[in-house]
Amino acid sequence: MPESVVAPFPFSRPRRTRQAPWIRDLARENSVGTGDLIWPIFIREGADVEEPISSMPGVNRLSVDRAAIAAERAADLGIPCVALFPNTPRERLSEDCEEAWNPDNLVNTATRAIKRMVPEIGVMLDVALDPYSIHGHDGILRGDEIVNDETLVALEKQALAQAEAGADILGPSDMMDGRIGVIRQALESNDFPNTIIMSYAAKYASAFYGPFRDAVGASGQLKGDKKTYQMDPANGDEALREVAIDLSEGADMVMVKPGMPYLDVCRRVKERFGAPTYAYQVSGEYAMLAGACDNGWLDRDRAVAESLIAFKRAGCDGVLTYFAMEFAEKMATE
Ligand SMILES: NCC(=O)CCC(=O)O
Repeated sequence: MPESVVAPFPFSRPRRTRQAPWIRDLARENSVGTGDLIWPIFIREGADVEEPISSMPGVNRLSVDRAAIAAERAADLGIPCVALFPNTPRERLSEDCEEAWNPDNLVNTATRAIKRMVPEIGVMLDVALDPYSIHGHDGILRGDEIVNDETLVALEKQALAQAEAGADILGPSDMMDGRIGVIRQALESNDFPNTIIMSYAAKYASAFYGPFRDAVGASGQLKGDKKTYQMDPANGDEALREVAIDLSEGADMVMVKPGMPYLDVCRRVKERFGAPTYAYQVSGEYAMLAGACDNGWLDRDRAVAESLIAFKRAGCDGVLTYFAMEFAEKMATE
C-alpha cells in the first residue's frame, strides 16, 4: 500500500468522503457480489424432500431432485458454483469408506443431475472421507492413528469417481500430507486435465464445524478430535507453508477455513502467493449469525453483508457461504 500523506486538521477531514451516499459509493474500496459466492448444499436421500437442520436454522438438506432445482435458481441469480455435501445413510458408512468412490453415491448422483439441468453452474465436491467413515474422521483409522499414505489411495479413488461424475472443482478437505500431488497426478493420468483443484490448504481444527457435523449426520460418530491432521488455531506461518506445498503440488485455488476468525491468514496467503484465494464461512459462523439475527440481536441483511465484505477486504477472491442464496436473493431485489 502506498504511504498515505495526510494534511493536518482542518485541511484533512476524512468525513468529507463519507458525507452522502453518492460519495461513499465513489470512495468504496471493495465490493461483494453474487459472482463471488459458492453455495454449499447438503444432499440427502429420497425424492422431493427438504429437511431442516436444527443447528443451522434456514438451511435444509435437499434430495437430489430438489438440489437440481435449487442449483438452477442459484444460477439464475448469478451464483457461479455450488458445493455439495452428503448426508450419507448410516448403513453406507464403513471403516474403509468405499461409499466415497461409489459412482452412484449421493454427491456424484447430484452432480450428474445438476450438470444435466444447469450445465452452466460449477459444481464443487469435497475430497475427504469423513461423510463416509463410521468414526467421523477424514482418513483411514488404524488403531488410534489416521494413516496418511493409505488414506491417499482412498482419496485418489474418490477424486476420480467425482471427476467422472462431472465435478468441475475438487476440494480436498482432508489435510493429509501429499494429497494434492496424488490427486493432480491421477487427474492428469486419467484424462481429466481440466478438473480444477481448490485445496482446503489451511484448514484449522476448529470448534466452528459443530453444526456441519450435525448436517451431514456425523456429530455422534467422531471419536477423539482432528488435531493430528487439521491445523492448530494458534498458527499462522504454518498456513503459509501448507499453501506453498499445495500450490507446488498442483492446486489451482486455495482456501482458508474457517473464515471470520482467520481473516489475518486470508490476507497473508493472498499477499504472499497471489493465487486465487477463498475462505469458507463455516457452519458455526452461520449458526452464530443466524442465531443472533433470529433473536433480534442483529439486523440480518446488514450483518450478513458486512461479514461477506470482510472477506473481500481481507484479500479473498470469493467465499463459500451458507448465506449465498439469501444474499443473492436480496441483491436481486435491490
Ligand atoms: N469440508 C467441509 C466442512 O468441513 C464444512 C465445515 C462447516 O461448514 O462447518
